[in-house]
Amino acid sequence: MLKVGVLQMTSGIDPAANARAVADGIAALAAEGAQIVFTPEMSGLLDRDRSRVVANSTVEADDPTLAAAREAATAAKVWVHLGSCAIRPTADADRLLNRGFLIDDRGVVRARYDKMHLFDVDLPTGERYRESATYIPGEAAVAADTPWGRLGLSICYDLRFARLFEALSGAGAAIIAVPAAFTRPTGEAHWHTLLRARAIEAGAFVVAAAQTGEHEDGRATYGHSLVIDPWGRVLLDMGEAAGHAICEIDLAAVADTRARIPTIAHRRDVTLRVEA
Ligand SMILES: O=C(O)CNC(=O)[C@H](CS)NC(=O)CCC(=O)C(=O)O
Repeated sequence: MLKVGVLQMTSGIDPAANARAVADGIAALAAEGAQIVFTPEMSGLLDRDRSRVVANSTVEADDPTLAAAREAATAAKVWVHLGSCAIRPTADADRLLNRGFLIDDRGVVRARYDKMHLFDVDLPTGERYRESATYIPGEAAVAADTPWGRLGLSICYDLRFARLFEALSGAGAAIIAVPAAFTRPTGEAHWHTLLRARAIEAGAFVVAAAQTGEHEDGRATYGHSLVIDPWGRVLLDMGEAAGHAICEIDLAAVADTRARIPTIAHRRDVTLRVEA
């Protein structure tokens, strides 16, 4: 059994305030028995103002939220998946990386993942996003080992790309993290369905820590941080309020589900013939 802690945040435009919220959330969850804590996409800085987000971002070594998360992990002896932060690849870079971090209970960064699929979309509501104007996409999927099993990493809009999740489950990921800042309209339409499908297809637990509510930058996000088991059951749904919650998961369900319905072993390479 593993006690998973989930932090649901309403991150704002002030990096120092977000770093404090991350540290406080990790400490609170660890005090309640969490062994690993998951935080949302853009825990450290949620800001639609492109020049301000670039100005307020630093290289990894100077990022205040990463530093706060590493300190809190060390103090509370808990692992942390910091969903993502805006990171400058170099000091003078003008485009950023949307980067997530796996931190161990001694504060060491064990893995980093740069979001591969960037959110360049026009929603029916008129909302328009051009993430690639500010961010450089990552080039590779990442899975990393924890004391409880292999963890697959993804970020938000990646959720829509099943091939990334096939790569993670093919690599043996028992838990897949989907930190997010989903929009309200797409969250209402797609969030639960896509996350449950990914858990079922992967035969893995999915832990999706989400941004929620009305943010300082004027944006609204969907919330509903979820923990889903390999059978597709929703074990935790945090609704709309910011806060933290613990969910106990039994990792034996991964091997059990994969033995009963061995879709990963049954995978075939698909070649396509179009017949006219
Ligand atoms: O830019 C930031 O500050 C933080 N990043 C985000 O909010 C990102 C890119 S704009 N959001 C998503 O990927 C939402 C995806 C989504 O909602 C969907 O796939 O439907």
